[in-house]
Amino acid sequence: QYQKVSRLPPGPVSLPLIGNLPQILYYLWSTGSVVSTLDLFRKRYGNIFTLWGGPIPLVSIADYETAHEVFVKNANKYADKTNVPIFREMRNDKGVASTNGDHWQEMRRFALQTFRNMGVGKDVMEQNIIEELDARCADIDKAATNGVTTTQVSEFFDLTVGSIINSILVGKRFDKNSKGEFLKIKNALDNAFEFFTPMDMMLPVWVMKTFFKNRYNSLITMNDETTGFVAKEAESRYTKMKSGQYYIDENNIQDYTDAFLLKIQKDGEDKDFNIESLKIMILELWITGQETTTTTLISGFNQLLLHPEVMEKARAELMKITENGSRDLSLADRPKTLYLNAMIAEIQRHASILNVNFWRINHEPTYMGGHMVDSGAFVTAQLSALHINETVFEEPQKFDPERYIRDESLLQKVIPFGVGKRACLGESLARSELYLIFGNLLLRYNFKPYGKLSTTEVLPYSFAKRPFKLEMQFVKI
Ligand code: HEM
Repeated sequence: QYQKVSRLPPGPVSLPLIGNLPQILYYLWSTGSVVSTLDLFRKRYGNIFTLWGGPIPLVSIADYETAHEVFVKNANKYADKTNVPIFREMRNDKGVASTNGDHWQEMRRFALQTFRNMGVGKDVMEQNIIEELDARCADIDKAATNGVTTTQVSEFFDLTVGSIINSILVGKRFDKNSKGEFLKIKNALDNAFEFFTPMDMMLPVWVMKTFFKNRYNSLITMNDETTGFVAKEAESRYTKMKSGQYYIDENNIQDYTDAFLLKIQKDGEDKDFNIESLKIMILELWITGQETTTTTLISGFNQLLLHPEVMEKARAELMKITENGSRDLSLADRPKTLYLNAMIAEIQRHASILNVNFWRINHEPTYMGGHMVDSGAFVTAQLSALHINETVFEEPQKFDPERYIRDESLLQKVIPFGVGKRACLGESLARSELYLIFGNLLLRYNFKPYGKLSTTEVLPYSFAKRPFKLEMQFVKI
């Protein structure tokens, strides 16, 4: 054991059976958050360090070069995620986010291909995003008094992002008739996530069922209710298809559900393509696509309100490029908007949605950062710690988009979507949304704070950051 430990990247002394649990709990308590605990271990033991989660070594990587060496150069060895018992139970080993092997590969390939066919990252999707934004802005303008509307932005962005992903998945946006039900489900989801911690991801299901029954029940209820809501349309089309009332024309695929059902219509159901997989895929794409993007937008506007000079500078650039706002900002403008690109990178670096990234399991011994890590170790790039590594980002707590103008190479070291085979499946969609929403909102409105702004981390002990409440004034330009 001693030899095994001494070969691994350094870390605090671990105890038999419980590993580093006492130190982890102590530092969580004394530093006040998951991210500052990871940062403390990185400063003490280096950019790659080991913490023992009981008998399993957990290797965390907190710099871009090593993350690249491990997850891109050795990509095949790190394609598998470790088993998260509660996800496995809820998703019945289906879907893309927590599965491995053939099923994961089939689901991921199919989703990426369908997104590409639907024009994600291209003009078609750009038009959909702008149309959704137009509809939301019309609501804002309708509610304005003397050109000013005060609103809770979590609802504004939830509806914008929720409608975009829902249109892609089941061809429906949330209008005034359906928005009530959407916001209710969204609220339940927010509440369930709020108490979900990295610890819940490690506990065996029987332990949760026995000792944390309420937590377990809440998570299962949230999962079932959300699936029922988001997959309702898919289930109805499937039932009609089975009874011959619904036929999918392969030359007219409107959404992900039709693409999936077409595969079933042509080849029949198999272990990968069946109604259960479809429902779970819709749920997973809905949750992953909704929460992350909304949180980034809210966190971004919070930063812009704290730093109005950044907002002004970005707007000046956008006005110039769009001839004083006479047209919408388009994805084709990206190479020209150096400041906006830098602003979004800095927003994403600060937002760092996952406090703790998902663990991968290595099936073969690998050298990383000069250390030999045996097979069976859990390894991940801790994006939250990597983004505040002061050896890469000087004064990391500072919100400073100019850092990317001074040193362009820093842009590639901001990796909010992860790297390697399990990197974010929705990266292209999310990048388009962030660019078009930040850019076009800055062209249409000036923004002012209303009430308190957040300067500290929200939900510091959860595994991911969450959308938080932010009241803001939209002032028509
Ligand atoms: C700003 C928005 C987003 C951020 C910051 C983000 C970030 C991430 C991160 C960090 C991961 C894990 C990477 C890793 O394991 O190393 C991930 C995985 C994933 N994301 Fe995103 N994401 C965003 C938007 C989206 C969208 C819009 C979708 C889908 C429509 C999506 C779908 C997924 C899926 C399905 C996975 C799991 C992929 C797999 O395991 O193969 N994400 N995302």
